[in-house]
Amino acid sequence: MVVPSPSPIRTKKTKAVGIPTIDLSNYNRSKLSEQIVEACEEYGFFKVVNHGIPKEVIERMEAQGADFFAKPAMEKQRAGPACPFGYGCKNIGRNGDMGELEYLLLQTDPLSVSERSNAISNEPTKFNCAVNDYTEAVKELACEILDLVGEGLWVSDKSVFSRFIRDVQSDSILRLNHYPAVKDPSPKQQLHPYGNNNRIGFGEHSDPQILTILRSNNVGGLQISLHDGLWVPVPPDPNHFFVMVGDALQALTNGRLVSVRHRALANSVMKPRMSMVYFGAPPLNAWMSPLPEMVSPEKPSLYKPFTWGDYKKAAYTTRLGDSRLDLFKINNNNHTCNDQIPCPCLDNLVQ
Ligand SMILES: C=C1C[C@]23C[C@@]1(O)CC[C@H]2[C@@]12CC[C@H](O)[C@@](C)(C(=O)O1)[C@H]2[C@@H]3C(=O)O
Ligand SMILES: O=C(O)CCC(=O)C(=O)O
Ligand SMILES: [Fe+2]
Repeated sequence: MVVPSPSPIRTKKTKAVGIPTIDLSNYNRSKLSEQIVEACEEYGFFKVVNHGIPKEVIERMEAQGADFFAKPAMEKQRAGPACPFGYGCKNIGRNGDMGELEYLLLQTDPLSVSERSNAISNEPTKFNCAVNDYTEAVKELACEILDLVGEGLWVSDKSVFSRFIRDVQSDSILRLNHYPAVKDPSPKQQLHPYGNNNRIGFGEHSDPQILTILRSNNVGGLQISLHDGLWVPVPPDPNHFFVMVGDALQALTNGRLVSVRHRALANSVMKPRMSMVYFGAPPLNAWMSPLPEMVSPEKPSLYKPFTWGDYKKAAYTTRLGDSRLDLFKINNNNHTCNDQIPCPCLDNLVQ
């Protein structure tokens, strides 16, 4: 298989050529770690091929998601509202963001999954099993990638990143997004399914966690934003995974790796888009301060020390498109992690 080099997106003259692609079966580990770091530094985004996750594990998860979203609205509401976990429709978060989607948000620890399964599925054991197997597999993939990041950055403790999400107290979550197909497309929409008509499914944002592992069906919609503000459509690829650097990894690496701004359009006419997104997160009490190796007199710390709990609390009081990391920048007077806008749901989020 021909895999493009890790930096094929070219933006001069607005031409998208390709997405950085990492072949995990590459036996040259130091080359692999270099390529991953390069993609994370430049885009905070890449595609992974030869990831090793069995097709059957992906298909069972996808089938459970499809079964759930095919249910009548009343039944789906039994799994909601998503405050913060459960079923949500059109509302994203609690600060007024909306999108053309419905979704299921789940904590990934097996106890929470099993407690929720009855409200989600008529076959709770099957659902439970599918979610546990899928999250275990994508967690391992995320850890392997994070270990390669550690190697590529030459940090002394190569497992420093993966340890956060392997922790039993890890706050990782799984999100299933379902973007219904456009019912009565205008002629313009029919002409430009990926063009000017931007029906927003999931608005522009960066993911707050450490690392995101995203897989979708073969319906497009995901776009990433490049430094020059250009939106680059990511062609869907159900056999492979997309990886995104989250804000927490940007902070831990003192801004060397960048969290990617992205969004999902919901312009598909024929078929709904479904994405399954794992967000690898640390425990709430883990400090996200830049690693000592990432700080030097020439590169002083960009961020005030904060725990994942502080960051999460701040994230849930911001709008989807806000740049949350800015709140924690040194010399930024807007630092707000101890005086949040009161929200009745916050106590459920951060114990
Ligand atoms: C508007 C919001 C939704 C979100 C929490 C937030 O206040 C800001 C971050 C959003 C986000 C984006 C990535 C994930 O999909 C998510 C679950 C997360 O951790 O941060 C969502 C939050 C959400 O939908 O609750
Ligand atoms: O559905 C997608 O492709 C993007 C979803 C996303 O960005 C998210 O769930 O945070
Ligand atoms: Fe996202």
